[in-house]
Amino acid sequence: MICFSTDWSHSASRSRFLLSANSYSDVWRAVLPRISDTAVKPRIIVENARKTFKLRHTHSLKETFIALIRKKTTTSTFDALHDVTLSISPGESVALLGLNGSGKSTLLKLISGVLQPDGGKVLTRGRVAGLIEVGAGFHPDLSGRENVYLNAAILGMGKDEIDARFDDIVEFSEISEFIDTEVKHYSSGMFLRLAFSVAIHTEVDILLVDEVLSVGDEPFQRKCLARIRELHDQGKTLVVVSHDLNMVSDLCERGVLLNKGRVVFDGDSHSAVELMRR
Ligand SMILES: Nc1ncnc2c1ncn2[C@@H]1O[C@H](COP(=O)(O)OP(=O)(O)OP(=O)(O)O)[C@@H](O)[C@H]1O
Repeated sequence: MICFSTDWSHSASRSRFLLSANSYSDVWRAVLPRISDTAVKPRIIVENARKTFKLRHTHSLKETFIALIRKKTTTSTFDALHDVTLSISPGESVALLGLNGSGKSTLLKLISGVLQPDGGKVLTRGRVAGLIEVGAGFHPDLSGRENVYLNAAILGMGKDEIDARFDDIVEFSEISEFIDTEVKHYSSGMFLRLAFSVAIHTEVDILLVDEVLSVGDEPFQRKCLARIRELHDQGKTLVVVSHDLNMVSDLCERGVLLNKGRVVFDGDSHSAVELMRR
């Protein structure tokens, strides 16, 4: 999934940015919550964020009907994130760590604007590109070429800019042979290659990366990591979710450890990884 936002944007409003470009940011500046211009401005603010999912306990209309007649509950709620608060400054690289189901991807989706919080707030400042779900954001019936234009436009690039960078995008992805094939025939690794390549050829301020890199083969993963490091050296803000603890403690300076939807540690990544391994 690739997503995009400009200036301070509220998670609740950000989905509208998916199809908006820079020109709208002045309008939004007037209506979105802002931090004082004189303060050091974080790139990401998560304040008491809560995410609740509804769990269904029936599989069909018939089962739901029977459960209702028997006065049994058909749904329950589950808090995937409770009261999560953190602030990420420009240029920081942060690993979100935790066991399966601890809420890492949910938090990343709140930051990207794919999900909205049910309580608290999530704010981001600058352009956000998220590599969150392999293949999401791609239209299956369009070719790789058409999807490059579609995704790059969503990320805020104009046609001339995409034209100028198209060859570099395709070259980095190493799938030039298949660029005119409909992406429904792509493997997950091919999706990753194209999505990653588009994201890193766009001017972004915040890069969000979920486990997606793991579907790439090893040489491509190495190439992606080298590029992510370069982006970090250029001052971009990174938030990475991965179970590869050696990789994240090497790539990220800060580690945020989640346990059952709560932040239980926020500090240097090596200490976070040590705690994780205990
Ligand atoms: N759309 C959804 N509907 C219901 N429950 C969900 C939904 N998305 C996530 N959850 C639940 O929220 C919890 C946190 O999920 P999340 O994917 O954020 O965990 P994670 O830390 O990224 O896990 P993993 O390491 O396994 O990828 C899990 O229990 C998951 O089942």
